[in-house]
Amino acid sequence: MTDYLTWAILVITLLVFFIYFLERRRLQKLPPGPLGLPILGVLPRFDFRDIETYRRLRRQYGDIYSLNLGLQKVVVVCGYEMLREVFVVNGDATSDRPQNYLMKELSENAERRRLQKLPPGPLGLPILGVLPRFDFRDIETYRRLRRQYGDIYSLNLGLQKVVVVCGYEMLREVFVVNGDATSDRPQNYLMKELSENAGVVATSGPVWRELRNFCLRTLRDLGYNKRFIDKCVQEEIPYVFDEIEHCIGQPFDIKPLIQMSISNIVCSIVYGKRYDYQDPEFRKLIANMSTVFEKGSSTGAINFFPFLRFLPGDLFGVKKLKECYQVEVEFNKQRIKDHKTFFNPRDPPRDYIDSILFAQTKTEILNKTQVYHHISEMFAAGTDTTATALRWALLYLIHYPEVQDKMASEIMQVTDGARLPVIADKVNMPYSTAVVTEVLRMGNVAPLSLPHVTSQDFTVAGYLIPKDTTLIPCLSSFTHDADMFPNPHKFDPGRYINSEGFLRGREKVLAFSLGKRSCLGESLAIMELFLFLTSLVQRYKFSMKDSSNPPSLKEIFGLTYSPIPYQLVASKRD
Ligand code: HEM
Repeated sequence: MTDYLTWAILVITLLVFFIYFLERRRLQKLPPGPLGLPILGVLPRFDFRDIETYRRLRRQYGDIYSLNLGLQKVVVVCGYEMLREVFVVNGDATSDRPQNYLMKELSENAERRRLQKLPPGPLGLPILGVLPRFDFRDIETYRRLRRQYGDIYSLNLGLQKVVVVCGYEMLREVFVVNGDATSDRPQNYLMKELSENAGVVATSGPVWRELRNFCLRTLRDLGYNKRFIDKCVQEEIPYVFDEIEHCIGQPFDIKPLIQMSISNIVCSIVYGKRYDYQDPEFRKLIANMSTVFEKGSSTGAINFFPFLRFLPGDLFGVKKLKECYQVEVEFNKQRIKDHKTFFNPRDPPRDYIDSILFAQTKTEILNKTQVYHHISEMFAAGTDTTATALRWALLYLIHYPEVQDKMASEIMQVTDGARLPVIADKVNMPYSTAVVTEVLRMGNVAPLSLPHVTSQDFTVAGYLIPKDTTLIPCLSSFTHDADMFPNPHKFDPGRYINSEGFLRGREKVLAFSLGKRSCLGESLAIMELFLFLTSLVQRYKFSMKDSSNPPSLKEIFGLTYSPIPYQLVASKRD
């Protein structure tokens, strides 16, 4: 209880400072206006029901002036020219109606009635909500709350309404059936700080739709299909073998090698080239990106209480994350500059950046900020997620050597050991395909996907979920659902294989989320995982450094769910 009290006092103090700072900043940039008291503003100074007040203030401050009224920004616009400038010329930005209290109370969607209809959930403290009660970086918390409150439950986190969605049926109902209302992205603090709310991941509405369509269309038009990925991986894998050859028989951490080799596939697509594993700039880039994924969090306290950033030091690691992400953005700025030197719009695009440069001549959406962040997100999302899944794969394979042996014999049977596997082999390698699926299920790289936000009210299971509610798709509730996957904590690729040795056709594990916002790199990631894993297992047998002290299967839960660094031993297959 004392803990809660200390927290509450701390937060209230910070809140007051926060409001004060906000107030100062806002007054510096807004049109001039009369000064007011903290919180109450100018309300006690003037009679705002007398029109003469507005005339007097206009005479004093001009055609546009600010009023500090409570916690709201209010700007009064007077005179024909200024009214026209604000409401006609800038009509796109100025035509929304504020949700003021009286309007809200009178409307059918009164907040009180809404809240009565939200899904159930645990009780929390004022302001802090349930944050001090649970560890939201532990996936078990979400599972426990699901057992207690069902497939859809509310969390009161700071001043935000948050609803967690679990189980296949409910996930489908919310994100597919009601996809029109549930496909926006919340403007959470961390995302804003890192990506300035630009790029496919962070945007919503028409900008997001256009960016996402551009991305999908461009990947298709550039021909990034099965044959391209086969070729790319076949070119990359000899470099990976070279590195492993130096470590045969000795324990080593394969993480950097996996990250760089997977990254090179994205680099070939985006920059039109691969990077040398010894390239210091490339190594720095990968290391910084890895920090962002391990230390970042979409459900961390800083997202719900952004004013905590005013605490001294870097308690929530935001400065560090920004520094790391900035390394990536700067790298991409340079790549775009390099491309511009040789870009010729009459030539066919050499890679993704060329396609962007070409598209920039046709659409305003691809402005500088969007482009830097979009390229950066493609690089990051396309590298870290897939590399993390591959690290889980090798970790499970050294824990389950019988699975590895079965996979190896299937690969030998199909390729004769004479050539590297290709995507077309998938149909003849049901067991290896099942291993990839089981890795995606057990590794569960994005157990809470990314948060969504409702763009309008909608009803589900008898609850009314209001506009601006943050939604957390709890994918792990499906990947570890005992009804769907008996003995869900066991790594068992055999669960997808029928008695004739074929895939059952029920291999969807929702690792890439679902609905309009689902991962746009899904098929690329699955192809990469299949090719890298089968090529590695074809050539090497992987084992533990010390079987009496096996590496942990526990995770680091940041932006992704990744294995704790481990060492393995590679030996050549005969
Ligand atoms: C094993 C690998 C991967 C996993 C598990 C994964 C998972 C996910 C998940 C769960 C989301 C969030 C979907 C949602 O908002 O509900 C997502 C979004 C996204 N992913 Fe992936 N991903 C992987 C690989 C990739 C690759 C290779 C790329 C790029 C080439 C990529 C690009 C993206 C992008 C751009 C989004 C944002 C989509 C949007 O907001 O519309 N991902 N991914």
